[in-house]
Amino acid sequence: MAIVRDSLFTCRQILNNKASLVSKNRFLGVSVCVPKLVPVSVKVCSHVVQSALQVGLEEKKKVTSLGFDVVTERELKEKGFLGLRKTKLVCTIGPACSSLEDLERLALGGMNVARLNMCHNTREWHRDVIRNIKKLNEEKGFCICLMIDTEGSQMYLVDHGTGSSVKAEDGSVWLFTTEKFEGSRPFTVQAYYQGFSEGINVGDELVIDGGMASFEVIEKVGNDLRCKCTDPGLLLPRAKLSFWRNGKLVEKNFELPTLSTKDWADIDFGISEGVDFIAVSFVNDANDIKLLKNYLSTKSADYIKVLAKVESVESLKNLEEIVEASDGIMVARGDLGVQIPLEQIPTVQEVITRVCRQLNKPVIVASQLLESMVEYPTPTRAEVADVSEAVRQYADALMLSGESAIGSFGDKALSVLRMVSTRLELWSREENRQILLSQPQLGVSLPDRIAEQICNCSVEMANNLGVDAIFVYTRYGNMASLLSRNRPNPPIFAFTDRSCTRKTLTLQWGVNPFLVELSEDMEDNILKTFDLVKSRGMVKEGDVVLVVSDVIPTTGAHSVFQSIKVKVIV
Ligand SMILES: Nc1ncnc2c1ncn2[C@@H]1O[C@H](COP(=O)(O)OP(=O)(O)OP(=O)(O)O)[C@@H](O)[C@H]1O
Ligand SMILES: CC(=O)C(=O)O
Ligand SMILES: [K+]
Ligand SMILES: [Mg+2]
Repeated sequence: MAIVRDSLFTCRQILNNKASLVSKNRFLGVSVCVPKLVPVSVKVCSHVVQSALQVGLEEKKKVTSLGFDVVTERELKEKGFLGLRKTKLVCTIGPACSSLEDLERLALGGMNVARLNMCHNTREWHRDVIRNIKKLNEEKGFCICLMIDTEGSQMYLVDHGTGSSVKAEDGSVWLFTTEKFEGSRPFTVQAYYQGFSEGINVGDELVIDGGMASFEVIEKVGNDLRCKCTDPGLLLPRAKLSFWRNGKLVEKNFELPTLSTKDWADIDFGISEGVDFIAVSFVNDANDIKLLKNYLSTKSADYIKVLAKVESVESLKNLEEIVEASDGIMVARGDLGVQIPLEQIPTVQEVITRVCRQLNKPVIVASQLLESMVEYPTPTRAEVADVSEAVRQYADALMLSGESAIGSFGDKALSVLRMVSTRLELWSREENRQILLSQPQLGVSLPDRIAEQICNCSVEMANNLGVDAIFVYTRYGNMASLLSRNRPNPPIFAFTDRSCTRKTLTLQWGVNPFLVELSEDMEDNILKTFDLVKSRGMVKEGDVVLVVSDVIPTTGAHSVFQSIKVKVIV
C-alpha cells in the first residue's frame, strides 16, 4: 500500500496545477500485480473529458432512463456537491401520511425509506401504501425503499382499552389481567401475552414505558397481577411494560421464537410485494437473522436485506454477532428504553453505531427523535440536540415513528431532520472531523483487504484533495459501502447495474445510487456516465471527481480490477 500512498502525493501535485491538466491530458499510473490472483492496478490519472453536451442530447432516451432520485438531483443542482445531505431519512407510514399526496410530500421532503410497522393495520392497508410508493418511484422518479418491520411476540404490551391516555394516581390499585374484553374497565389493564406474569413475585416493580408510571406487585391472582401505583403517571394505549427486582430488570425467557407465525406470513407478504428491507423486532441472537436470511434464499428473495432491531438486553449481549449476521441495524430506542435504564441509552447508541461502522453495516437511530412534534409544530431544543448527536455519531439514517405515522406535522418533522442533519454535516466538514476516523481492518482475504485499502485511501485522498465527489462503479455495492464507512467529505455517487444494489445503497450514509448499464470496459463506463450526469447539469466545468471501480470483468484477465482515478470536468 506504500505505492498507493506514493501516488496520493503525486495526485496532490497534479491537482495543485489543475490548469495544466486541461491542456495536457496527463496520465500517471502504477500497477500492482499479485501472482496467481486477480491483477490489481492502482492508478492515479487525469483525463480531459470531452464535451458531453452533444452526446447527452443524442442519448436523450437513455438519459431519462438513468435511475437517479429526483430529490437528490434537485438538491445537487440547488446546493452543489457539498450541500448534499449524507444522513438518510426513514419515515414510518401510518394513517396520517398514507395517501398518495401525503407520500409524495414526504418523498419531496427527502424520505429515503418508508417503514411499515406490521404491528398496526391490515395487510391490505400496507399493500396500498407499498403500491402507492412504487407508483411514485416509477412515475415521478423517486427512489424510496420499502421496509417492513415485524410485530414479534408482544410479551411486554399492555392496553387499558380507552384509545387515549389514562392517569394512574399515587396509591391507586390496578389489575393487570390477561382476560380479553371489549372497551375499558376502571383500574384494569389488559396484557397482550398470557404468560406476561410468569416468574414475577409480589414486591417486584412494574414499570410502564420506561418510567411513565410505576407500580408495586401486591398480589398474584392466577396469571393476573394486582398492583399499587408507586409513581403516578400516564398509561398510553399499547404501553410497554417491564419488571424490576432490586433495581435490576427481571429478564425472562419466554422461549417464544423471535418470528411468530404472523411474522412469517408478513414476511411472505413482504416478499410477494417486493419490499427492500425486513426489520426484525426483538432479535435475540445471530441465529434469528440467519434463519430469515436462509428462508429468503430458498424463496430466491435474498436481494431483500435483513435489519436487526436492537431493542432488548439479550440483543445487547450478542451485539457483535448480530451485527455481523445482519445487513444493518436499527437502534430501536423505544423498547430499548423499557429494558435498560434511560440514562444508558445515549452510550448504548454510541456503542452500537460505532460497532456498525467498524463492521461496515448501516445503522438507523430510531424512536422519539422528535416526539413532541407528534403534537406540536416545532421540536424542543433537546430533541434537536438528540438528532444532532445521532448525526455526529455518523448514524447512516434517522427514523420518524409517530411523528410521521400519526402526527399532524410529519412533513415539518421530516424537514427538521433534514435541516438539522445537513447543518451538522456541514459543520463537521468545516471542522474536518472526518479525518479522525480510523477503521479496523475488516477483510481477511487479500482481494477484500485490497478493496478495503483502496477505499480507505480513496477517502483520505478525496478529503485531502478537496474533490467535489467520489464516483464508484459497483455491482454489489461493496466498494460503495466501504467508501461510505470512511464517512468522506464529498458525496459518493454509486453507479450500479443492479436495481437491488441501488436500493440497498439508499440506506447508506453519503451514498447517492444511480442505476445505469455497465459494461466491462471501465473507461467506457466512466465516459458514458460522465456524459449522462453532465447532460443533466449535475456536474459542471472544473468539478474534480475521484473515480473508484470494482466492476470485475469476466473476460480479459489482464484488465483493471480495482482502481482510483481523479478526473477534472472540462
Ligand atoms: N400502519 C399504522 N396504522 C395505524 N397506526 C400506526 C401505523 N403505524 C404506526 N402507527 C402509530 O404510530 C405510532 C408510532 O409508530 P411505531 O410503529 O414507530 O410504534 P413503535 O411502538 O415505536 O414500534 P414497535 O412496535 O416496532 O416498537 C404507533 O403507536 C401507532 O399508534
Ligand atoms: C422502533 C422500535 O421498534 C422501537 O423503538 O422500539
Ligand atoms: K414492530
Ligand atoms: Mg420496538
